[in-house]
Amino acid sequence: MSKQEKDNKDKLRVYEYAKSLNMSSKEIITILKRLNLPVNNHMSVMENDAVSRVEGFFRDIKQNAAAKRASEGSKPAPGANPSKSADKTVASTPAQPKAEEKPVSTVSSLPQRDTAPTSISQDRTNDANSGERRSQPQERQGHMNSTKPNDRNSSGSYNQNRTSSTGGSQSNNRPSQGGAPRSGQSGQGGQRPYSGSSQGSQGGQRSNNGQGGAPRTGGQGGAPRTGGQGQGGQRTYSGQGGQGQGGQRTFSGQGGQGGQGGNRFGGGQRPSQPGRTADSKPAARPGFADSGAGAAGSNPKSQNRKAKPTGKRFEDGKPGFGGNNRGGGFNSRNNRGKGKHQSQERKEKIDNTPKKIIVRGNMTVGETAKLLHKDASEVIKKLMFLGTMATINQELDLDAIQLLATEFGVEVEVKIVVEEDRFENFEETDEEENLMERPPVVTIMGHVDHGKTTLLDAIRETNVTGGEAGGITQHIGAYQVEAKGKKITFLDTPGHEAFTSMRARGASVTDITILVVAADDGVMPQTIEAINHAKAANVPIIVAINKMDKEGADPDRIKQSLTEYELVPEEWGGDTIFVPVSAKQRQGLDELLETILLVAEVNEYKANPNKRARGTVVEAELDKGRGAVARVLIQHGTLKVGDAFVAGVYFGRVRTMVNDKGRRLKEAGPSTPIEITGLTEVPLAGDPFIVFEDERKARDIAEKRTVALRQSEITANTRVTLDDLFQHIKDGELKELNVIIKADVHGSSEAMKSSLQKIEVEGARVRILHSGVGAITESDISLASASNSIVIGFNVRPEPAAKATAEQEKVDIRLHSVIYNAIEEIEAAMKGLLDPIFKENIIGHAEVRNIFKINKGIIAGCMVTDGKITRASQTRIIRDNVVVFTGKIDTLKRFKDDAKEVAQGYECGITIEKFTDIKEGDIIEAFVMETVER
Ligand SMILES: Nc1nc2c(ncn2[C@@H]2O[C@H](COP(=O)(O)OP(=O)(O)OP(=O)(O)O)[C@@H](O)[C@H]2O)c(=O)[nH]1
Repeated sequence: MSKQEKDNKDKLRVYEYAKSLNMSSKEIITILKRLNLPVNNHMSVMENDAVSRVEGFFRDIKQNAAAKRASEGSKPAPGANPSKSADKTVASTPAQPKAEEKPVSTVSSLPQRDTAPTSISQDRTNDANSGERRSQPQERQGHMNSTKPNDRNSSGSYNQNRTSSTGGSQSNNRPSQGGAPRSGQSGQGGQRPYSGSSQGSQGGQRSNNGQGGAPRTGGQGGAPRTGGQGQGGQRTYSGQGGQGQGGQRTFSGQGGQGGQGGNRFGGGQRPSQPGRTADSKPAARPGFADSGAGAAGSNPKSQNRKAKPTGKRFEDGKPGFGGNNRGGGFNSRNNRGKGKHQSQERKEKIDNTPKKIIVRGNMTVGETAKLLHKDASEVIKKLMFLGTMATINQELDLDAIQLLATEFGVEVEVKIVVEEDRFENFEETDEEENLMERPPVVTIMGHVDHGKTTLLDAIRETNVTGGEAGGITQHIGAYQVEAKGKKITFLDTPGHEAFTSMRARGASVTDITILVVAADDGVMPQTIEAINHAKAANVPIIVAINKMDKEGADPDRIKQSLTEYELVPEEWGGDTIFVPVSAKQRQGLDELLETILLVAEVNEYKANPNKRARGTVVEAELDKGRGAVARVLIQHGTLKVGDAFVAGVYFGRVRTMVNDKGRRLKEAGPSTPIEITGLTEVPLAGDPFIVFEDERKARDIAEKRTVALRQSEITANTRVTLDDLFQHIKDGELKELNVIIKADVHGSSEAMKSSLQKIEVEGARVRILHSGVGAITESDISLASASNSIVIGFNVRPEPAAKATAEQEKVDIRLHSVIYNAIEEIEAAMKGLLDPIFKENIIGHAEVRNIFKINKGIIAGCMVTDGKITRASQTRIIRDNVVVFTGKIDTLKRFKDDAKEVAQGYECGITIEKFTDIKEGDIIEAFVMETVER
């Protein structure tokens, strides 16, 4: 190699320098020219002076930008208060949290984010960046939009892009970027992904573009939507991944321009450049400012335009090189086809996309396009990218409309008349004269094994409704009996868990509680729980002292103990009725029923039977032959065959209706338990039930309820306030026991679920991954296997195939028929989950009396003064009451022999591992660490 060649090799060329900064040679050349430094082309040599001047140039720009920001920082953005508008958007746009959190139906292939800690950090960032901070990026962007390269070279823009590319975590990695812009950015991305407003869309836009901080990305977490650059996981159905757009939701088609900056500087992609600070790099990218950040600005017009998910916004005001493909970064450079695309877009000068649209329900593609001021073809194309092939007349649901609008950068306000679809929230008042007496609804509660089921069965079998004897008893979640010519309805799922989980779902169906207490056992923990639950629901309690036939039955003892819980017998001056019964021997049942009627009479349970039916789903299941079946307790009005109804979030038309005796009914009045078919899907126990005038209306309401439910779930899951932030952080460290529950009926699975969720073991919790009705299936097992869950079967068994798979996959299936036992077992398992608590136990002391130096170190000749010293114990060397060393015993000898332990009063020789500074008079303290059971 000649000297010249060698020299050449050692020289830094423009293209190398540019590459080291992840910039294009053209950019560096432009900067060099601006600095009046001689440069010809990308092969030109960059002298040290040139390098330092370029870096100085970057620095200046950054400082200017910072100074400008500082001076503008306190001012609100011209035109509007961005923070305010952002807040408003959040508040007024139901679409937003949804978009952040969940895929909508049209893109059901999208995975759902479920990384709670990520959401916390995002939300936290959002919180932190709310208000003033949010405005910062915009202000910066305002001058970034300037055509002056200097202005465009705002470091703010760089920070934004970078930050957005990797989310909050990058902030930490790259402190040189400066906290404010970054956090501003992540706030932007995170906060307003789908808000659809011009600014919001920007955030959303960018976040879509794979810039990890955005909510859709789900943070850095594991969800495929996530992943900083998100090359792979993103919604690559767009097919644009191939263009190197990286994380974009490239179905938008704009990926090439929109925010690829994120990619370019995406976390970790760029090797760190010693001596070339991160600060300098961004500034060196004039066009970059135009890319991601340029979208906002304070000019509402430009905002609007830029809010569009097309790339054209990035061309606004872009001169020269800066303008053409900055956003694309490397990717866009690779993506040569873009020029054409951009030039087409450049032609589209007028953009009358509305900022916001109001949606009142489902719309066709054509209607939606009109509302969005778009061609239907454009909308269809967009839908295609979203994974939905649609025609102009196809109806879009609210989710789809919202997603679509977001894609166009349009905010959506959903206006639905809520009164009707929240029917459980409004009480229908009836004129007194329309009210008629109705049977009381009774729930039986009590401690395990006190005889609840036996009592329910005994009452059912001995008191059949007049005229219905001979019918086949059906298990429909509740049944009716007749006493003294009056009906009483009993709910079939005993226990306060079911009672309370129904209540938790807003259903209060019980009028009277029977508290069963075994005369031979007395008041037990669940007796007390049941009392509390009934009291909390303000439901009168009748005490049935059961097992009176048993020897040792002591009703007075029970009465006595219940006084502690304010259940004082009438004969003792209280107002609680105690009825001694024997469920097994069917004694005292009539008295019990009479008492129920008495309490019912006092409380005057009434309803208007002459109106549309309302009630509560007590149980529901999917029947192989009959489809979805719901057991409903009618509480108001009368249900007739053929009635259209909504149950929970589903609708239907009553096809068949049977009562608890298996008799077909044409209509059912208040307090009647019935089983109906004709539902579209299986509702949940506790779901409200109401009749509507026709099926169309019922469907409409059901759909609205689905939307509302989803939104409320999302809100409940994602809203993080400062108050609960700590809790969330703690949750992130929780150890979880994943559980899948399968039960015979909804009531049981709900009861099991709520009981399990109540288990309190410090530092751990139960996470119910799935609960359902029916046999344990293979899919349950595969879910369990994938999520490392245990499966609890309550009164159900695994299907043969499931059993085999479980054995193969080593999935733990626990079968139970007593809820209490299941809970106890889980609780124990959870305790085992926790890290053991260690406690130090000092086992003895030895005093060092002599020191013997040997080749290997020092032997301490000791006398064990108390306890013992064991070979396995750990030690502390204590000198003048100060611990000078903590370590392990290396050797322990009695005379010349190794000893396992040496007891008090004996001499021994001890060497300590890695410690030779032992001295006469030192005390060797021996201790062991023991695990403590929780
Ligand atoms: N001697 C006697 N035994 C009874 C009586 N009532 C119930 N038993 C027995 O008590 C046991 C438990 O009865 P269950 O009806 O299953 O009790 P439970 O409260 O429903 O129990 P869980 O469903 O486990 O909560 C059974 O063996 C019954 O036969 C009674 O009046 N007298």
